[in-house]
Amino acid sequence: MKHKSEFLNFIQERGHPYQCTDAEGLDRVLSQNNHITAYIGFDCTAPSLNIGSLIQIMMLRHLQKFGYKLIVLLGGGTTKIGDPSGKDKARSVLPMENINQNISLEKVISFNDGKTGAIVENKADWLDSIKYIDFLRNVGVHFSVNRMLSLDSVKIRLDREQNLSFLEFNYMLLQAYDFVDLNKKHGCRLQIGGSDQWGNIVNGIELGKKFNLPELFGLTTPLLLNAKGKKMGKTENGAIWLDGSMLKPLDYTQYFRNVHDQDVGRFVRHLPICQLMRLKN
Ligand SMILES: N[C@@H](Cc1ccc(O)cc1)C(=O)O
Repeated sequence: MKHKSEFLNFIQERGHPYQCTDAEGLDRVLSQNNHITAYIGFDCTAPSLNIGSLIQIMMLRHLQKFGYKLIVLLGGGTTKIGDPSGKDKARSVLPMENINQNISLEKVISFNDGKTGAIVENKADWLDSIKYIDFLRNVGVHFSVNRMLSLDSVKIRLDREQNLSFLEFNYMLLQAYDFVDLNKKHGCRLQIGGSDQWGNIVNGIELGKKFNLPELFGLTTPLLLNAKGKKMGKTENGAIWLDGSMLKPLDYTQYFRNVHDQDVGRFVRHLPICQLMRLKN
């Protein structure tokens, strides 16, 4: 389908979009309104992002090149909870010292080209000062546990009879509230994320409706799997980090040189060669 918005046509040619909450509506907004602000959130679970986040980062970069505004949210608060999405087993709670160190993640995603700098938000502040009862009354009241139980992030654990702590169960409310908050503060209308973020993003959009915000949109990118169906970026030697101090540049390029022939076409389409270079190094 040909869109009115050049941005959507551009990312579609590269096969970037996986799901969109309302493609027609987003097309309309993007083609009419050049000031749309989009955001992507990263949890600070490690000192660097890995190539699993590369398509989303590239989407942001494309948005920026098309003149839209970006917010990169470092989920200082959400990291303290831990996103169960796509995780089939409970993870241990990350110590605060690690989270604080990881927040310097900023160094990996610097989009400042002097003209359209991204806003980098660290949301630890609002989540830290949140009052439990107020939050339950204002936000929790809009969430149906029945529906929450049907979402993939929860179902995957229940189906496998794996523990899902009440801490993790709350995660989706916090990410949903982030979207609402970013709309109120910065007029943000679009959230981008990996395909495993669909439930969290849709929750934010639904919450926006309860707060009578203008329509919010979500756009997810596909998870890059190799021909064997394994997640890209996981090797026997560990993750493929984007930060050059965590993985030598040579090892990074070798990883791409060594991908299986069957994967090359898809990877080149998703990750044009010039983009394979690290964003900042
Ligand atoms: N849940 C996202 C990170 C995120 C955090 C806060 C947000 O508001 C949005 C996204 C992830 O794990 O990838």
